[in-house]
Amino acid sequence: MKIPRLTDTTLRDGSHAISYSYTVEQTREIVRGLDEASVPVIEVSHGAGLNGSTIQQGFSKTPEYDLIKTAVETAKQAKIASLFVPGIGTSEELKKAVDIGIQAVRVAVHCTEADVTEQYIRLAKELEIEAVGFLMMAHTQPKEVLAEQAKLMESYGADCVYIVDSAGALVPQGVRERVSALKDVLSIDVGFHAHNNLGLAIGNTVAAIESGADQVDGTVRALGAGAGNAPTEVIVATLNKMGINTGISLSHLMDLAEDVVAPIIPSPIVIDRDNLSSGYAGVYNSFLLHVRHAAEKFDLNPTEIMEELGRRQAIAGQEDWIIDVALELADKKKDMAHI
Ligand SMILES: CC[C@H](O)CC(=O)C(=O)O
Ligand SMILES: [Mn+2]
Repeated sequence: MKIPRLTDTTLRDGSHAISYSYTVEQTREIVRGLDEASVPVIEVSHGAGLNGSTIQQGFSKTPEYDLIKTAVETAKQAKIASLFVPGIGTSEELKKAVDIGIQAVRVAVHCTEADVTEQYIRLAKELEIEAVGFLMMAHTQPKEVLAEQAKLMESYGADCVYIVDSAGALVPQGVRERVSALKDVLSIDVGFHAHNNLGLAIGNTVAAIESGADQVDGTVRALGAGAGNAPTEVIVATLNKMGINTGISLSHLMDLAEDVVAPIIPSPIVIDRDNLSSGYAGVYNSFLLHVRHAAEKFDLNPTEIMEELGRRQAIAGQEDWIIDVALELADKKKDMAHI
């Protein structure tokens, strides 16, 4: 089996789980640990991508360019990548991150919106960095649609297209179908990004690799949005057991997880009721913190909000709907109380 390339996104997806509070010192220590373990790609930016530090997405404690600069200066062998969501970031932010030294950008859009990535994928290639297309909420579309969208990204010059299980809603069969469909039509790399809402992040990552995925994502200690991602150290341990030698040091990763990342996490990443209901309803994981706040404010159960967002098929960028839904549910409750 092909050896997949591992991208660690603790310093990007992981920031969702700690309210974007990374410091320069934490970033330095995490990059040093990943780099010494020989992880080939490390993603650093706000959880919502470059320029994500806003009132809507949540403010970063430290400006992300300071964190990216630290990562670039610390890494000796790893490539530093950033996430970019068109509309949240603009070309200016992408150029600035390239000036600081990122060598790859992952351009993320809802999985039916590949056309929106064209100018950014083309810009990345003009700037001579690697360009990856990120098809988010991939559980919402059948494999044929995803394959079409991935072909568009390939035609713009992408070096890889990812199936992104943003809600942690896919089961292994769905991962196999989607990864294989992309492998069938693309001549570039295919990647897979898991979330653990159904407890399947590692299983799905293995299913993706068995279906030919060339690149997969992980986060140390599973630190990521919602129920977290596939833990990087567990991916490496599992691949070792499968006889796939990534060249990444498991012992370095285990030390990093235990000594550096675990102390940063306010509470362990678990599959609690909110995360499970979010994955089960197919709701975007990055909504979790906002849903919890809204539930508290309007005295609702987060599961009710998740279920309604799932029914409405909310996608990334529709964070405003969380408040709309919470208000409607709270009003309904008031009406019922008056009957
Ligand atoms: C806002 C980007 C998003 O968090 C990307 C991602 O990791 C996902 O969709 O899972
Ligand atoms: Mn994610």
